Amino acid sequence: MKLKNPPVNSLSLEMLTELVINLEKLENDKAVRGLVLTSEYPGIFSAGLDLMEMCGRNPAHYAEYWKALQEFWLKLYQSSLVVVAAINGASPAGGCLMSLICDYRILADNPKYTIGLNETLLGIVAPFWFKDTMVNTIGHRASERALQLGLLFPPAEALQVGLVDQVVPEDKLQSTALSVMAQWLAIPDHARQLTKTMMRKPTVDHLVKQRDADIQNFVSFVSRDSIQKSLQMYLQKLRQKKS
Ligand SMILES: CC/C=C\C/C=C\CCC/C=C/CC(=O)SCCNC(=O)CCNC(=O)[C@H](O)C(C)(C)COP(=O)(O)OP(=O)(O)OC[C@H]1O[C@@H](n2cnc3c(N)ncnc32)[C@H](O)[C@@H]1OP(=O)(O)O
Repeated sequence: MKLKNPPVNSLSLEMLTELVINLEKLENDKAVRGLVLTSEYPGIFSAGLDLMEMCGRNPAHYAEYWKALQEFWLKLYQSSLVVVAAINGASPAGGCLMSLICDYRILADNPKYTIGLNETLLGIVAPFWFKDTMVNTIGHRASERALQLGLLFPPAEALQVGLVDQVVPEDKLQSTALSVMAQWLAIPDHARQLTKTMMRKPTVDHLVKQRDADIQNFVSFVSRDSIQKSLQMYLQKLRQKKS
């Protein structure tokens, strides 16, 4: 599956909705057992949540957007398919989250392709289920440091901390993803799927129990004037980068 939402594959409401629909289609297709997730645009895997969905909108929109993000996370994190992320570009914040909920991560070796949950750099806080997903991958201490500092890891460091499973030359990314997929598909589906469910259930239950409260938290947090100002300033900085 190639992510295709120009210019930076931000996770807009529309993109999240389409991703969920496409995942459902693939899961319902008995001929499909695995999925390689990559970007149509080498250089950018995903810029994460769409900042335009979080700026200057009304509370009902924020709630709808957050619910769609939760839905996407729940769908992909619990997917019965083997999901391999072939990360062919920068992967900050929600882009990193999307990779973390796959089963295996391969990052192309390019110093510009950084990955991490950098929310604090924007003056915002990674929600508990982003944090849980990261802790499940790299452990508590490394997550605490990465989250507080909003670290974006270049490939060698991402590998060292365990944020990705493999770093390969850019021209070997797709072939490596396919051989990893073959290895995972050699395991009987039912045993692998039940194991995945068992490993991920506590984290899923944590969000499911708090879903409505989490939406309310997001809406009140993002509606604050101070947060709106931070986000606007961040967007402006991104735009000014060009000039
Ligand atoms: C108590 C707490 C309770 C609840 C918590 C509540 C709320 C917290 C929610 C927190 C969750 C946040 C997760 C996120 O994902 S936030 C988004 C974070 N993303 C980023 O920081 C990435 C920003 N982008 C970049 O760093 C670069 O764009 C990138 C490296 C991806 C690509 O660089 P490049 O130089 O190739 O492109 P740019 O010129 O920078 O960008 C091109 C245009 O795209 C626009 N852009 C970039 N990123 C985004 C985005 N995430 N959303 C929307 N638009 C984006 C950028 O502004 C440029 O636009 P134009 O200038 O062309 O108009």
